[in-house]
Amino acid sequence: MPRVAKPKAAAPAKKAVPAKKAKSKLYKMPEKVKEGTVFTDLAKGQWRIGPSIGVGGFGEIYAACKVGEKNYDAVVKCEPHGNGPLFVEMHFYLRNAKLEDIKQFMQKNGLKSLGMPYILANGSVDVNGEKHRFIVMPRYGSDLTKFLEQNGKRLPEGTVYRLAIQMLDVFQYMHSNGYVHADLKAANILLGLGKGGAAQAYLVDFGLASHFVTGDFKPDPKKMHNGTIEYTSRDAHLGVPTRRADLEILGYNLIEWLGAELPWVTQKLLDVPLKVQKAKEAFMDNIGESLKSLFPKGVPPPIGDFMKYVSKLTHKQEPDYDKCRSWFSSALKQLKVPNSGDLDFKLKAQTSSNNNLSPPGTSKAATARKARKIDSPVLNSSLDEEISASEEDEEEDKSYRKKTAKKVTPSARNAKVSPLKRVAPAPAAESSPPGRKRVKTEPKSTPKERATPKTSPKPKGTPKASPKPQTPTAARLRTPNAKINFSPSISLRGRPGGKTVINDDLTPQPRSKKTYEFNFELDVSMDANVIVNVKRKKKEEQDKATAVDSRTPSSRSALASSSNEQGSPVTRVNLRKVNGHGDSSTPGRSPRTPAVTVRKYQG
Ligand SMILES: Nc1ncnc2c1ncn2[C@@H]1O[C@H](COP(=O)(O)OP(=O)(O)OP(=O)(O)O)[C@@H](O)[C@H]1O
Repeated sequence: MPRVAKPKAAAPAKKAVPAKKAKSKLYKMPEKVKEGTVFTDLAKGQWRIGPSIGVGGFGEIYAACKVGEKNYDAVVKCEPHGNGPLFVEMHFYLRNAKLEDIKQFMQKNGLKSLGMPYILANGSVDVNGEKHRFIVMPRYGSDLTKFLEQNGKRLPEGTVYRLAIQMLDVFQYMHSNGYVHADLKAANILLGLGKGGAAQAYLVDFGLASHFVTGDFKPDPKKMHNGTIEYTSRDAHLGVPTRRADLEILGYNLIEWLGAELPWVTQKLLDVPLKVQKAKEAFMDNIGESLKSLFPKGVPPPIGDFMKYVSKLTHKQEPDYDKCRSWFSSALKQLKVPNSGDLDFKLKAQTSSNNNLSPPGTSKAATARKARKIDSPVLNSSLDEEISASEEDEEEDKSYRKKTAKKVTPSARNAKVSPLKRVAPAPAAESSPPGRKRVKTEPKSTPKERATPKTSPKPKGTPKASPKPQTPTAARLRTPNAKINFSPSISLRGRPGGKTVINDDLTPQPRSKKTYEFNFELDVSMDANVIVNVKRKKKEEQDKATAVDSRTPSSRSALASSSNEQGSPVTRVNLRKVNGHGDSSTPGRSPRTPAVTVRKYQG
């Protein structure tokens, strides 16, 4: 499981330590529970706590056994009372995962098993004086990350298709109850235990489960980018829970399990959700070509069919689960892999045209090359190479990340990316939320179907190679002296419109005639006033830092005049509201996350 953000080790502690704030002011990690402790649930059932068997981004999971019984065949998931995810998860279970309902669904759909967990009990308990919430669930086996790690980040093709079918079953169940999962990934898929258990995979972690939308597609800044960044769907990037989003998330996972690397992983974009979002838009807009790039020896047919189908679904459309499953079961027949018996995680010789076994086209470099081809041009701004975070800003960033850092998948861990990964949900709207978490980016336009910011032009036809190194601006930015220090909590992206011109002619010292032009747009991923620090790195005594508070127009004019008075190079800062079309004139948008154009020019 992803545990980069966790402040405590997964191993069970011998002694209890006081609850620390997790990487968030809003979520705490739980107190350690001593082995042998007995929890009493709301129905007065008693559960003896065994060893810790897992730590997630929010809570800890212990093996548990019903008092009076011998087997630790249950687990207790425990989190401080104020934490949202377990609250959401518990309510999801209580409403939608009754054993009786699950059985009924299986019967109706002719299923022998279904990878849908259920809740055995729940309650509240004081641990070291801190009130905790706990749920009790059946205990399952290993999660898929173990097998991916063993197999060099891939799974046997037949197993991938079997898992796809099983996860589609679970989605169908959840969707039929009005909910989406929104966070499928290897770490949240556990094998069953016991005899025959390994034939079925279970989808766990309903901390992000929410009602899917049935009305208009309205981006919700409070939920934008929720999920695990590698797999977050385009809809989830916009904060809109949809059924097609679950399928898209599944698709990204299937691609990875088949041994290909997702372009936004290859390009190391994971720290900047907006870039990942754009990469996904570009990827899905031209899914045929995108997949060919990832699978140069031939796109596995069910993956091609499935992803194309997903790319065409509308946001309200109920997926045709049967159709999707049929693609995977046909492929299984072709591979002569029975869709029954234990799931097989041993890689064997290549059985179909996909790239499962170390194909040349999926080497890291090759994948990177291919990924660049399908990349949206705006993603490749060479600004990334020139920008660094100042120390003070890093401090700011740390506190921001404390609020946002949640889940990181193993691949993200390996890539040593920031813990800004899964973003937790605010608890379900219909229940009173114990600990809300808000993560914000600029509000997008309200799209009919799906919003794509104008700054990310959709590729038409075959995507072209990125213009990154070729643009004059980009080339100038490569000059080592050209550097902007800014808080990495604010993402920066190339944008054809707004630009910053730093005219070096203003410097009162002998200077070069170089001109640096920066094109960027600030994407502020938080609900806050924005301070833009424009710092010119020159000789020490001439260093000037200018702070601009974006709250009011008056502060903007104050800035311009104060800059002039001090005789420093004039810095003009234009703030404007952004809508999804990059049009500043449209009224009615929130002013909280403005795009900022900073222009330095000869006064
Ligand atoms: N029912 C279960 N049986 C056995 N192990 C489990 C069970 N549920 C969870 N685990 C283990 O605990 C780990 C964390 O679980 P889970 O994902 O539910 O916690 P979390 O706090 O929501 O984590 P995160 O949100 O960071 O993914 C899992 O990866 C798995 O190893």
